[in-house]
Amino acid sequence: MAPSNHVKRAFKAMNDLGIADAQVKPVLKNLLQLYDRNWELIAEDNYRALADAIFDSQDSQVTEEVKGKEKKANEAGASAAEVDRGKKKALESLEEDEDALDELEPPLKRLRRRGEGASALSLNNPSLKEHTTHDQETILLPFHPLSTENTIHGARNEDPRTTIVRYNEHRLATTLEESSTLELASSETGEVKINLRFSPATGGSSLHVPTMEELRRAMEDKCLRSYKILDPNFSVGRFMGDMVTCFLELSKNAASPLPEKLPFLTTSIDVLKKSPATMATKASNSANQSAENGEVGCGSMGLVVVPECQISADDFRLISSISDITLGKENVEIPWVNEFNSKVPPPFRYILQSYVYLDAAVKFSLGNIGDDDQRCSSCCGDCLAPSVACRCAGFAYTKDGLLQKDFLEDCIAEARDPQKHVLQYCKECPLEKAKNEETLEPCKGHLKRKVVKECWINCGCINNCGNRVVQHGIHNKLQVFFTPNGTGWGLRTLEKLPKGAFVCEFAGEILTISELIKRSSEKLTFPVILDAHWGSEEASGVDNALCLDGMHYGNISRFINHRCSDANLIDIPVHVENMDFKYYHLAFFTTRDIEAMEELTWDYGVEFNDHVYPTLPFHCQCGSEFCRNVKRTSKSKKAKKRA
Ligand SMILES: C[S@@+](CC[C@H](N)C(=O)[O-])C[C@H]1O[C@@H](n2cnc3c(N)ncnc32)[C@H](O)[C@@H]1O
Repeated sequence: MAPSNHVKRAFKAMNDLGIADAQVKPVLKNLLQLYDRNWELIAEDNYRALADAIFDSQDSQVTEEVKGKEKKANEAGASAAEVDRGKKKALESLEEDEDALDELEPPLKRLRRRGEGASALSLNNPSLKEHTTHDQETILLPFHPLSTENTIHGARNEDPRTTIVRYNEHRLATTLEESSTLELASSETGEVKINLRFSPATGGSSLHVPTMEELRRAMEDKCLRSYKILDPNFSVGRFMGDMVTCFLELSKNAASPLPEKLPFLTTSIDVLKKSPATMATKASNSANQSAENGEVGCGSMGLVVVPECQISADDFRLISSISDITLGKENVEIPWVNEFNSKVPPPFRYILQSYVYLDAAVKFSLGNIGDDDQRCSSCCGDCLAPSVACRCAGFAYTKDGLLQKDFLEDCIAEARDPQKHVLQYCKECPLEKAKNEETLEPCKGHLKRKVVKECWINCGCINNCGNRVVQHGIHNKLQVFFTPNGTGWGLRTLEKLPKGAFVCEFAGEILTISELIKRSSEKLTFPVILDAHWGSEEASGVDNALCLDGMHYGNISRFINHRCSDANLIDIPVHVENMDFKYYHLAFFTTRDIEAMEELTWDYGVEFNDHVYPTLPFHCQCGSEFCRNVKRTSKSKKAKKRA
């Protein structure tokens, strides 16, 4: 029987790690039984379970051989000294075996498990010897199942001068008599370990012993720079060599926990925890909180202001180790899968609400949303109940939480048919200014859009009033997946969605278009414009267009790909206010019924033939019969022919 595609893919993934088919086959058989033929589980994280099982079986083979050799020595009635010699021989022979295995081994012997640190690596690394400052070598310890990385336990070897410590806190080893052995990595059950012996006095001064955490961070930063840690060809030998170098560097400088040479890549989870972005989540109920912390200010509109986000090694590590891309922040988990290659999603900071980038002059509102932020006197109970004539809930939703058909159709027609566009013009258009040309072109006009106005905190209705949809967040089963059509990551639904359903909103960083252009000078991008009513008097003085950028701070919408004209999602401005936030949200609703597993797409409104626009469009692969990029290509081909 020909192998199934599942089997082929599993073999291919292991081959990519340098594992031969013969090694894969028996382990895969067992795993299939163990996992009850659940391929989804087996394929998770690029077949991580399979890779681990293969490495485990290799480890246990080696251990069995050692045991066998020890047993033989005992059976021969050898004296205690002989047994010792036998043990030594067995160890030597184990080292030989492992050396031989090393040659066969894939570069990364054990892939990282979700959420585990370096101690989950199973290593035997000759290059470590080259980097140690003393004659100590990697030692094998008797079996001892270890608890967490943070536990400190006593001496286990026979050298009275040496203490084996799993470091959590700074520890100073100051005398020649007292050297320390730091456990760097261990197999899962602790029978094979790599320890780093550290004798500070040999270094000529009292060196500081870095903590495991410092070492891990320094290593991850180094790996991110040098090897791109997520690459399956990552070399463990070099990794351990660098680890030793990092250790020594850190030990020379007690004051500085991280090498100063890495200004952009040295943020860590700790920093992230303290970062304005994280604080901003907490600050959503108290707009001034982050200002009080002295790190960031808050916009006049209650939006949280953040500095530019620097993606760190921790962000890379985090994204590859999590299954829920929202980090538990949404009502529902949103997993990611890649059925085509070993890429993981790009790292970013997941946010629920848009943030404002530093001092982007946020001064916008929708022209056709009334400025009536006073209490809606007619709201009570459920505003969609026939007896309630709530003026907020005039037209938008049905009782099932879907957009009213007529309203949706109008929005779709408005977006797709230029004849239906209602435009407003401004005197000095910020979009034209952003082009930075010698002469300022007149405003091309801004679309006056239909909006939804949801009930808000000042309304007298109940929290689950039918006119509150977007503010309750995502509730459908969605998935981020690697697309087969060359558009990178995309978002799909795992369940059927009816026409008019709310999917998610576009959350990102609100920044000026000048800033966006500065950030994206080399990258293909497109601006999601927050079009205020620039034509009106209220907007005078607004000299920089605002856009939304989901690249660094963003939500699930950053994965929605573009489709020309007949996309199955449409973005509609939704006015959702509360005491802290007074701005409009761009919310995505379905334009038709959508089947489970269909990719969700949105027409970015990007003009592929707009060469004057300061950002670079991508080459569109949407496949739509209305694709504007295709038209341009065929047009230009025809034009070329004619020429
Ligand atoms: C908002 S992101 C969408 C997620 C993105 N695919 C990813 O992998 O992270 C927009 C980027 O996706 C790519 N993209 C989106 N739609 C596309 C399309 N129809 N054709 C080609 N590339 C597309 C472009 O690189 C674009 O700049």
